[in-house]
Amino acid sequence: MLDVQDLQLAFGGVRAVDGLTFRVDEGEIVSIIGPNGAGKTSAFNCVTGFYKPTGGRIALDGADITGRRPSAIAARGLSRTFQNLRVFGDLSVLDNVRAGTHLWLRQRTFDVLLHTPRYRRSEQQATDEAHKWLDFVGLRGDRTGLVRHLPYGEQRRVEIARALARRPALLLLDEPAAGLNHAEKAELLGLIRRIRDLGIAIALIEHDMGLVMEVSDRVVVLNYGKEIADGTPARVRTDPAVIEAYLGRDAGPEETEEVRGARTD
Ligand SMILES: Nc1ncnc2c1ncn2[C@@H]1O[C@H](COP(=O)(O)OP(=O)(O)OP(=O)(O)O)[C@@H](O)[C@H]1O
Repeated sequence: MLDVQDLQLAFGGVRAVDGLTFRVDEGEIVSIIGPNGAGKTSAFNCVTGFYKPTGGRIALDGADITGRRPSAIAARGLSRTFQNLRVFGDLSVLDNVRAGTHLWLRQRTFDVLLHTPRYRRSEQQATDEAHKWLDFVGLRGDRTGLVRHLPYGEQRRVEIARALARRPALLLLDEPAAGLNHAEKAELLGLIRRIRDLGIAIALIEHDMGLVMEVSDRVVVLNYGKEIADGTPARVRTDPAVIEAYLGRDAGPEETEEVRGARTD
């Protein structure tokens, strides 16, 4: 599904991503973890076309997408959410999700201008699809109100619904649990699994190790822009290089919240 080979990204002297290789296969949930500044978001930004890599190759479903524009990459089936929530605050909940459908909804200028029956049908299709995804993410309340009036956790769900409305084959979630309370995190865990059950592969950047260890098929660990481990949660959790990256040499695993959180299963 996603194949990243020897990815490089430099900001002046800083090698944010330094030879990163990883893949996400069909139907997989892969988490990308690492200490702050390890290069996770930079790698995501390269994959989604927000940054142009300085080296390496990114392929999506066999097609080379290295350095392509975000819209071109999205059209190939990759959808994302953002670390800092990006919703259209002044649009309604419903319109936020309808916006996602415009990636595949074909509307001709002629039909739009004249409000032809074909245009009205396509608008209805967008609305139906938006309701479907809002149901899917579990947002039951009023959908005509402005999205910025929703609690933060619900805005996050709107963002995921909008990403799903693009009908992606691969979904990239950048810290989806940030700012969520315990109950919301549990719901997010179920939601991520249900998305995967639809046949959508998922790559996830996340600091909440409880969630990562619970939901991931595979975990890729970055440090200083390089991959230092790639394996099942159980394997990665006990990998000495990972423990050292998080804790520094000689420190015990009990000393960080990340590792404590990892021991939920
Ligand atoms: N736009 C930028 N300009 C310059 N340096 C940057 C820029 N974005 C990121 N960096 C640097 O690149 C490195 C990787 O940052 P990045 O945000 O990708 O890490 P991260 O693993 O996502 O961190 P976090 O977990 O804190 O979000 C850091 O040293 C960071 O300071």
